[in-house]
Amino acid sequence: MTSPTSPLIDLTKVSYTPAGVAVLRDVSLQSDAKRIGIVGRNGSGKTSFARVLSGLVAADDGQVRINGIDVSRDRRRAIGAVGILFQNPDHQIIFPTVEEEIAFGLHQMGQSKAEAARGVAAILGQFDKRHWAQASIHQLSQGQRQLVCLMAVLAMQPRVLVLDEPFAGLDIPTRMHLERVLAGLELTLVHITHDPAAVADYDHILWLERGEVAQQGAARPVLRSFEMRMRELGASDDLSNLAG
Ligand SMILES: Nc1ncnc2c1ncn2[C@@H]1O[C@H](COP(=O)(O)OP(=O)(O)OP(=O)(O)O)[C@@H](O)[C@H]1O
Repeated sequence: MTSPTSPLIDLTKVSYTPAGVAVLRDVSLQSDAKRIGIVGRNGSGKTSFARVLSGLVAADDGQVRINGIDVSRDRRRAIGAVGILFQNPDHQIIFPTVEEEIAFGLHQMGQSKAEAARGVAAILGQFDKRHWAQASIHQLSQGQRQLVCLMAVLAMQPRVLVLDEPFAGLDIPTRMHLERVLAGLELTLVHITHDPAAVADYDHILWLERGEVAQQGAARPVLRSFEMRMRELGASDDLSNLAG
């Protein structure tokens, strides 16, 4: 649990340096906001930030706690604290059928077979998809597979859901459907995107630039600065400005 003084999301001076490459440097985010947007251009470190925040990889320096849990060290409790939805559902899906895929995370949390089966039935029912239980995942469309991933994550009832550009590659109606589902959720969303419009009405924005925090705070000023900078870079012909 969080102490009265520590926020739900508590990242302090995080650095991530895989193979000696400084991908994230001194990044901090302490927040109880319900809707957090992470913006940055290609190669600025957004996906790495998502992976560190979810505990999928460990920071080399600093601390990452969600709801008081050290998410890279305490994996069993971490998967109940934070879930992640990737851009490509095929990077997430392991099992051939929908019910096996959803049950997997619940087993990882230590649930018995019967408990996990109840959890699978509950989440399928919530999304009116009971008839998908035995469906073969590879026969579903990309949007449907993304919905399976979302159900699998939500079945674990995390406090925080990290979205790493989950709408890229989806058509407009499918994206709007998933956006409506996400908008109705009680949990905290951390939405990673390079599209400022997607997070314009969010409570807190963190702008990453070359692995560092360029600016963070209320949406309007941060997104205004971000868009101005992106336009400046877009108007320049200097390819040395390209990230990476
Ligand atoms: N394991 C790794 N080893 C070495 N370099 C890495 C590693 N992971 C990420 N990087 C580098 O860190 C930088 C940031 O990558 P990351 O995927 O986090 O950026 P991003 O903002 O999500 O980019 P995009 O918007 O293009 O998906 C890139 O230059 C990438 O090559």
